[in-house]
Amino acid sequence: MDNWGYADHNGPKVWHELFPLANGERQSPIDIVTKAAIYDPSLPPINVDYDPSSVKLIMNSGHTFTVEFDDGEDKSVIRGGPLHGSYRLQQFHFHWGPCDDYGAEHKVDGRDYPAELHIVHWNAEKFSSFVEAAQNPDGLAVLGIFLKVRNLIRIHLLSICLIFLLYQDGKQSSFTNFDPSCLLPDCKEFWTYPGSLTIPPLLESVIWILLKEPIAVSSRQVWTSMQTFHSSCVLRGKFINPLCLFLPLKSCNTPVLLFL
Ligand SMILES: NS(=O)(=O)/N=C1/NCCS1
Ligand SMILES: [Zn+2]
Repeated sequence: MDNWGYADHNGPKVWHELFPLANGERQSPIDIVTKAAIYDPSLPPINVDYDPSSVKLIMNSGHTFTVEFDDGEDKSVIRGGPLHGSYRLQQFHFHWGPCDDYGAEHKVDGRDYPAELHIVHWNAEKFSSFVEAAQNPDGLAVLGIFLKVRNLIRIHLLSICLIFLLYQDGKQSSFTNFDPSCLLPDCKEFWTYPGSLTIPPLLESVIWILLKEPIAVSSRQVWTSMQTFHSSCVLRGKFINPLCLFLPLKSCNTPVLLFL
C-alpha cells in the first residue's frame, strides 16, 4: 500500500497491514489527558531560533503542503524543553480535516481541533541526516501547534483552499524569507511525550512538543483574502505559493494568520 491515505481502504485503520509499527509501543497521535500530565519543573523553556533565509521551497506532497528549509547546517534550530542539545529545522506542514469540527491529529481531553501545525526538526548533533535521525528514538523533535477559528466556517474555507492546492500534486514553488516562529503563540507552555511520526512509516523517533495555546485564524480577514486568493488563482491558473499569502498579524497576543 504505497498509496496510503485517509480513506477506508488505505487509511489509519489499515496502515498496520504494510506498516507494522502502527501497532507499536509509542505511536502518535494521542489524546492529551491534561489531568494525567505531570509538571516537571526541571524542564527549561522551549527556545526556537529560526533564520528566515533558510527557507527553500513549498511543495505539495499529495497529503499536505510542506515548507522545506535548508538543513545543511544549524541555521534554524529548536532547543530546550525535553531536548538534549539543538535540533535542526527541516520542514513544517499542516493537518486539517474535511470540515471544521475536526482535523488536528492530537486531541486534548478528547477535544478535536480543526487543524494542527507540525514544525519538524532532527537531531543533527547525534546524526548525519534527517533519514538517519528518523530511525532513532531521539532523532526527531516535532513542535505541534493547534489551530482554532474564531468562527467555524473559516477552517472549512482553509480546507477548500488547500484542496485546490493539493490538485497541483507534486508541484513546488520557491520561497524566500519566512520565519516560522511567527506562527507560534506567545505562550510557549507545552506538553511533551515520546511518540512517532503520525503518517507512514510511523517511525517511533519523535519527541513531541505540543504547545498548550492554539493559534487563531481570523474570520474577517480570511473571508476577504479568500476572495482575493480565489480570483488570483482562477486568473493565473498556476500553482500559487500559499505561504506567500500568510500574513501573521499580532493581535490580542495571538498571531492571527491570514489563511488563503
Ligand atoms: N506528521 S509527522 O510530522 O509526524 N510526520 C512526518 N513525516 C515526515 C516528516 S514529519
Ligand atoms: Zn504532521
